[in-house]
Amino acid sequence: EEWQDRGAAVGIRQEVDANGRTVSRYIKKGVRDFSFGQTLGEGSYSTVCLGTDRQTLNEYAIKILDKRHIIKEKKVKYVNVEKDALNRLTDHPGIVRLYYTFQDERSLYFVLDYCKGGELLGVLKRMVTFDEECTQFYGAQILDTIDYMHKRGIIHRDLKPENILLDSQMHTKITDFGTAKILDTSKKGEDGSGDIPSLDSTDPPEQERAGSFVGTAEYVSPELLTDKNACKASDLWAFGCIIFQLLAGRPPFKAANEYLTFQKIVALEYEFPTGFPAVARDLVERLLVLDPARRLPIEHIKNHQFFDGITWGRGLWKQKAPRLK
Ligand SMILES: Nc1ncnc2c1ncn2[C@@H]1O[C@H](COP(=O)(O)OP(=O)(O)OP(=O)(O)O)[C@@H](O)[C@H]1O
Ligand SMILES: O=C(O)[C@@H]1CCC(=O)N(CCc2ccc(Cl)cc2)[C@H]1c1ccccc1Cl
Repeated sequence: EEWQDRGAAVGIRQEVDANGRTVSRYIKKGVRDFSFGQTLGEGSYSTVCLGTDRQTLNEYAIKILDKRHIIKEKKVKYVNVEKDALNRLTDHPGIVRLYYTFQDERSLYFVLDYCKGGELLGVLKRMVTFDEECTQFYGAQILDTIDYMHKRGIIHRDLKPENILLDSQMHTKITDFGTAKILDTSKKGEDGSGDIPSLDSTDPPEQERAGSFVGTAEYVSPELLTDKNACKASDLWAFGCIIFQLLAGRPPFKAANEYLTFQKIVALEYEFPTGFPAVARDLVERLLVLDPARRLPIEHIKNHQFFDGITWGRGLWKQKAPRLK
């Protein structure tokens, strides 16, 4: 009864157990359990503040969404997708962890890992370009995380340096799952791939629009522009763009406006700067392939010469991040 006095909603932490069953951990957390600090940033529908748990003094990033604004902008579906996707991705160091959600009359709250290092984009802008060692390390962490996401039936659909945050150890944490596609793992594709996103009949009409969601122009895959469907390989196209951008200091497809950028993508019109390392070039050329079925699959990417020397798995996350130079 006491927690009702605090007006705190029950914070539900959902985890998917080994059998894929969602188990709910009821933890009574509410607004009053945190002291709110500086604003870390603003999104189109959200404000992210630093929050300190009053009991444990743990620091979190708390994403606050205004209900009226979400409803007005018809983004309720995205809020649920972000929560559901994060609740399925609770067991990997490369994903921003969702600890609690709660609400009050005006807002929804997502209590997330606080990523002190900010966005990978910010670090890249300050460095202009990454050297091969740093690109290999960050590329490996991002790929390891994409592998985990895909195995849990989640396609991110908007991977880009802004959505790759860095923690206090300068390790990556991927965020922004509101536009993700959650595959219905019960309806496996005939080859068991199960990577045909399903719009089940109960989806509200806006799901159609959400289904036709297009990511950020520079990283959008050609299949999303031509036949509107994203698949797991769409995230690997974006991964190819990110590897290119870390080494070149610019994304491969960038034009004066979105339409011209899309034209370059579907025409596969991009150039490597002089001096772009040959091994990295070979990897990028096997990822920036128009036909998603012909893009290098994750296991082959891991074995590519560019990642020679990388120890895949949990060891990758215990290593010290290379000094950025
Ligand atoms: N877990 C986090 N730790 C630290 N900073 C964060 C965290 N999550 C978000 N931020 C910062 O807060 C800002 C807003 O993030 P948020 O995810 O709410 O919106 P966005 O996705 O950046 O914007 P939009 O919704 O328009 O795409 C971003 O600039 C981001 O760098
Ligand atoms: O799914 C859940 O975890 C609960 C279930 C109970 C509940 O009322 N909500 C909020 C539903 C909701 C979503 C969007 C808006 Cl704009 C308003 C309410 C959900 C919720 C609570 C806090 C934070 C996010 C969400 Cl989706």
